[in-house]
Amino acid sequence: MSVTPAQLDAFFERQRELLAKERQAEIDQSSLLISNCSPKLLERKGLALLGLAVVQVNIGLGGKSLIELERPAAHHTSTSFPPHSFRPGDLARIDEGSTSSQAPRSKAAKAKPGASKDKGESTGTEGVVYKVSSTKIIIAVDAPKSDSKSDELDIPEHCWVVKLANTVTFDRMDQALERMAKIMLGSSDSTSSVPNPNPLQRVLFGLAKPSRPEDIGEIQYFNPSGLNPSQKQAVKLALSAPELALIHGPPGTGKTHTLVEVILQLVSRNKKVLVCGASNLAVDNLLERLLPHKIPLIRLGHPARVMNDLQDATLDAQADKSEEAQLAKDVKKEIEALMATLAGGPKGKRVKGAERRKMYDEVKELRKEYRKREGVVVSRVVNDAKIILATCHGAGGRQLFNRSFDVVIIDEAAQALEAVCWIPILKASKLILAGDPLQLPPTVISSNERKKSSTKVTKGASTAKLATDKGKLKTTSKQAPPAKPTESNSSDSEAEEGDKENEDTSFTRAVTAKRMGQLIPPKSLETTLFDRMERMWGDGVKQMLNIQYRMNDTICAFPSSTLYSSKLVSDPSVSARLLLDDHTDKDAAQDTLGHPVVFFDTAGCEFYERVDTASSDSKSSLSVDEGSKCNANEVEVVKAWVTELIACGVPANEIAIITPYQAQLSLLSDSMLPTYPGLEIGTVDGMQGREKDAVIISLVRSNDKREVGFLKEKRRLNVAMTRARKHLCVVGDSGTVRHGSPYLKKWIEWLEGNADLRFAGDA
Ligand SMILES: Nc1ncnc2c1ncn2[C@@H]1O[C@H](COP(=O)(O)OP(=O)(O)OP(=O)(O)O)[C@@H](O)[C@H]1O
Repeated sequence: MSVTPAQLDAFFERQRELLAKERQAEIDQSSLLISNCSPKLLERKGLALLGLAVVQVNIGLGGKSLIELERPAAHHTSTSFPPHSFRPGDLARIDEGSTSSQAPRSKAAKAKPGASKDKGESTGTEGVVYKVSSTKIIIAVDAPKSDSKSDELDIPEHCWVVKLANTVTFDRMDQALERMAKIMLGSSDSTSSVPNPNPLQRVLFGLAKPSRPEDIGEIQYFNPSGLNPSQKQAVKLALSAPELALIHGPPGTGKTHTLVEVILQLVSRNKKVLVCGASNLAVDNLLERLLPHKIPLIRLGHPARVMNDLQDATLDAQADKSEEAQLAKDVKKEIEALMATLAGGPKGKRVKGAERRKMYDEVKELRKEYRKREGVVVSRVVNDAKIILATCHGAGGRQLFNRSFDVVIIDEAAQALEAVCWIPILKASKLILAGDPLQLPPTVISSNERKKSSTKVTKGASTAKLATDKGKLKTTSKQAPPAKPTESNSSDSEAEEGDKENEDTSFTRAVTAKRMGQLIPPKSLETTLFDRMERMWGDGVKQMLNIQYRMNDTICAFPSSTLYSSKLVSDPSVSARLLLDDHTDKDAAQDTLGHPVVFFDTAGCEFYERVDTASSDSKSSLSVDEGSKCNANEVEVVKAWVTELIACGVPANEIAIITPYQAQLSLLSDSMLPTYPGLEIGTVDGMQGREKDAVIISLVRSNDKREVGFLKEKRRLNVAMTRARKHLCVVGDSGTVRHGSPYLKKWIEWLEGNADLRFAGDA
């Protein structure tokens, strides 16, 4: 291969540079927000929770203190949290403060997050979000260091919590990068213990072509009738590829389903498998599907992220069951009893002076002992597992230190930064990536900033459609013609039956095409390893899943034809599904439930967007927000449609409302959640991987300048429009949106031709 050390060096240098920029952007954004915004505004942006009180303090894995916080009923009209972005694993700080109506004390607001620890300016207590529910947040806080001046946790009774920039992931990515660079470039130090690159690493960086598929004989599928030809082909590719396989799974095509078969096959071949996901959600999805197969497995990471019925798989739960765990538990009980006494005991009498000091020394010693005993338990449990599941970041934890695996699988790989994938990849000799590069890329703040500053403002006359559009509004929906079986369909089944010679020929052709094997430094961190491998090695290492099991065919038609070359086809079991199917009086409900796609066009209604003044000073962390926009009239249209759907019997918890703007999300939530608490209202980012019977998209943008902001991003739009099973409703201003990009124009034209068009005033 032609990749030179200079090219490798340039590649790693570029990654280094981009990661440093991103780390800084994240710290800056967080610091800027916290120093410039009032706590109330931070709460509105989903970055803080105010007016909390400590409910209890427990001891968790690693001897950490688990601080449980709630909104006291006495100080709030509702004990439920407002919409927020706290997730398990996030870094947060607990600061002193009173109720949400009073501004928390300024010492907290002054502290600089992200950099705070190093500069010693923080006055609160930092920790990691351990668990979040609608009314409770638990923060895991490290025990005070033995050399720390203050020997006790100083958690005020009334407090607030603010989200901090989490640089731990960057630290792990940097370490993985340096390790990978050393392996690939070799060490100048002859005594160094840096290994030579393994075949997988050579393929990843273009030093060698992927080897020919191995002969794996006939596969005895665990789920033979439940796999379609493209899924079987993907399993075959994943098992036979010596170093690398990519599984491209468009929405609802059974990517998780296929990965489960791949994992079962690998375990049956005695392979030790590390299963990672870009997010906790991706890992848990796989975990849920693997559990019924009763294979010894472990889920590393925050147990809080794991759904209740999956808790048994967590390291905590498994460690708890072992005999050695009882010894650790005894120590834990002692710590908890001492902590309770230190906190004042039932009568609220605080131990003081020398006695207090002595008790803290005792707690410190016990914590050390607890960690030691726990280490023994953890290592036993990890040894016994055949499958380890973790996020990519979590795979860099101490539990997997110096452990290696035959295969690492990364799900949602098209959403992960390349460097985070290197964390598990460094532990394996074979890699299977699954994902869809046509859905959301990883969130990258630094590149968004770059794009934002270079965005051209297109000025022009209003193109909003006039009210005369009313005349053509209530048309009958035209069903999109069902997508035809495609080339890829037939080639899938042919390949399934094809002989080895054919496979070899197509493989050779695929990996020797132009630009194959080139190592090109990425322009942005949005270029994922999945993208890069697809470009570097092409179809020879990839299999697309082409039958979707989620959407009515009309909902699927537009994304299929515009993004998946019409190769994405609907399984007959879902292609004609409608909300109407569940209704007994079909005639009465036809107009509301009988259309797979409805478009409420607000053009000409003068439903103009506005900038939300309360949150316009900076970006939200909930969505990639541009000084958040909202559109109150659209909220009314959405509300009227939701009310109609619910009146026709659609359960609220089968309806999701998606909007790209945080300010609109707040408006929608305030307007509808009190009446319909079961509704799911979220940003596009929060909906990837989810599905609902009915999905309503509120596009928000309506202005004379024809500005559409990040609606332009195809992949974002693709996620939004592919969440619905039976009914997709779009609310937006065709006059503004159609001018946003050629893709948006195509979509609006498609909606006009295929959706049940309605005038917004009809809702
Ligand atoms: N071959 C199949 N036959 C019947 N149903 C299938 C098949 N493959 C997948 N499904 C069903 O399709 C649905 C989607 O599958 P799955 O959740 O695995 O998809 P996914 O690609 O991981 O979804 P996402 O778009 O959320 O990433 C599931 O209900 C699954 O049972």
